[in-house]
Amino acid sequence: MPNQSADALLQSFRNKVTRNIVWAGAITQLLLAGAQLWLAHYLQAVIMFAAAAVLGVIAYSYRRQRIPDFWRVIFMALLTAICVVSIRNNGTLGVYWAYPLLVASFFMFRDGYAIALASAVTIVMSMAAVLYMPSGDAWRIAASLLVILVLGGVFVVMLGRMQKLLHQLVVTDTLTGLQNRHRVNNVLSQLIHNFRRYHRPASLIMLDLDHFKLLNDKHGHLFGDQMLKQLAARLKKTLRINDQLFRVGGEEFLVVMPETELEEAVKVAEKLRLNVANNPFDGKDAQAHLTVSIGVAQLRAEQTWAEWINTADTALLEAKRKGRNQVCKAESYTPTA
Ligand SMILES: Nc1nc2c(ncn2[C@@H]2O[C@H](COP(=O)(O)OP(=O)(O)OP(=O)(O)O)[C@@H](O)[C@H]2O)c(=O)[nH]1
Repeated sequence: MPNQSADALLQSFRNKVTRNIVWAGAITQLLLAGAQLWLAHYLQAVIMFAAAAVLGVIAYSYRRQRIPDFWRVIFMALLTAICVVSIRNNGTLGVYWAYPLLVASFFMFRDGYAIALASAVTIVMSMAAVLYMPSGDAWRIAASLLVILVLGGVFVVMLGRMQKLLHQLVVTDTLTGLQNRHRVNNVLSQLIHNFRRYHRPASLIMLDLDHFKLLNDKHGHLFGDQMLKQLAARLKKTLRINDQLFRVGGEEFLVVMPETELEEAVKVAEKLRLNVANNPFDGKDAQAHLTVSIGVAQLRAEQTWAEWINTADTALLEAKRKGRNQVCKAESYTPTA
């Protein structure tokens, strides 16, 4: 199983991009403060050094974490204020900073929040242009900022949709349409949290088709695929709505059962086993009689999600070892949460 889920990887990528933008903001302010010092604009130099220091502290304090919303808003507000002062003092030269600032706002937040923040930046900058610049320049600047806002907004919406689609592809098994192993650790970690905090039990069923290689060899890989699809549909139909079904390997499936004690999970496992063994599967040119071996394990207090899965896996191996087409439960369960 992968150590980090798709969700966690995506979130950590986003956090990294945001932190790097804050670092970039701090370095830019530092360079500009140096330039103001060179030009003997001492007040502006001091303000910019202070801004660089604040941004540097934010980026450094959260170097391995997500920068909280509050500090991200402060970051944008600080740079917007500096930009307005720059437009007031330098006119057109100050406007150049409005454009990267507008683009940065699309990276600092997600979806609707990013568009709202970028709209606020556009309005403030346009107002500064109207107040401090000749009207011929002001409306051109406001219009060009608006164009960037619209393009950026379209980009953010498209990116959001693509991310959702990609995420869906990453966590879905294309053959059966079930969730694949990428979301398993998230789901199990949540159940472990519920168990430790609220003493809510949970169990796992690990299920593996018996002698599937022989079936593939006899009828071909496509026939095997058909069997896997039918098995997935059948398992799904038999389970409760709260149970989650994953395809975690070639012919291996995992059922996650919240609010379920070991004995109850064993009964469900037995029901699944009988359903498979007693009802032949219809392939394109032939019927197949399949069986499954199953391991069942209830979550124990001290276990991590990987250890919990290993316990179910060990019970499954026991079922295989004892001759297949049977359910084995992980023994020595002691509810000590
Ligand atoms: N058709 C098909 N076969 C697959 C897929 N993924 C894995 N397999 C096959 O599943 C078979 C698994 O073989 P083994 O691990 O030896 O297991 P088995 O034959 O079921 O034997 P036991 O598990 O010991 O009962 C291999 O032949 C794989 O090629 C798939 O997506 N489609």
